[in-house]
Amino acid sequence: MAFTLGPRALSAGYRLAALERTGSTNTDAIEAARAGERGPIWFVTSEQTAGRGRRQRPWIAPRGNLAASVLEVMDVAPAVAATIGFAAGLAEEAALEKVSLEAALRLGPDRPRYALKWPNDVLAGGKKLVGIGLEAEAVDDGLAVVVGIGTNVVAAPEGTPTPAVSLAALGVQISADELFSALSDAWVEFRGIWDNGNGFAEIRKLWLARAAGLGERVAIHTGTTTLEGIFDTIDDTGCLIVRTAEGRRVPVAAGEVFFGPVRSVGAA
Ligand SMILES: O=C(O)CCCC[C@@H]1SC[C@@H]2NC(=O)N[C@@H]21
Repeated sequence: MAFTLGPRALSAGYRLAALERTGSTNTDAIEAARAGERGPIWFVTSEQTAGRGRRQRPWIAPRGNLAASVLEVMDVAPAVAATIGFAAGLAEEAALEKVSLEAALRLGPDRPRYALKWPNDVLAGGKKLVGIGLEAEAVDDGLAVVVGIGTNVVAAPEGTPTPAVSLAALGVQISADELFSALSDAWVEFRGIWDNGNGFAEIRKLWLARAAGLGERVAIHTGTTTLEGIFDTIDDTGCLIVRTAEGRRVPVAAGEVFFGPVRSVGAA
């Protein structure tokens, strides 16, 4: 894969490991951390053969899609590290807006519109365009945090719980390389605002302004139960707050969100 960016093209001391093909960039990043790598460093490929999604699902990404994982060893608690995913969603959305400018002018009212779905997806027209998977592991001198971002650049998988879409299908004809260039710049900005969790209040505000389904009906499948209600907000730890029919405000730390009419748990 021709990732043309060299280390000098990345901002703020970030390095780049550009891989022709790999199993999982998240695995590459975690293994590097175990071997002493401290980051910040990107592991990037446009052909990932054993990608890992959330909830033990595979992440299917044919050649041409972007798989990018950024590793950094930090001095933060795991619960704080978990909120970095919101900064990642914002960075990806900003990168998508940048690379979609030409298509937006060409397509006018039919241009792609992006939104952030709790906890870490980016949607286009209600369909999943980007998945973000966080991993963390304690190392000698801190917590190795890996933010893995998968974008459907040329193709989207079929038969997923949330229907998926690709940039190509939306009329945005760009390469994984071009998207990574925009993403790595935007990451520096939003990672900076997040500031090891100190800036999560600002990230939360920015995220809520772009959130899909805010104030609307949601069903959240947690694996064993389904919680229904109105998507009220996210709290200062990143939990989704659901307002139930009885007026309770229930914080949800993990689960899969479905908008609109309730679906059966089996369909998740
Ligand atoms: O929505 C999800 O389930 C999260 C998907 C995360 C996929 C990305 S692609 C880059 C990185 N490498 C992986 O193996 N997973 C993440």
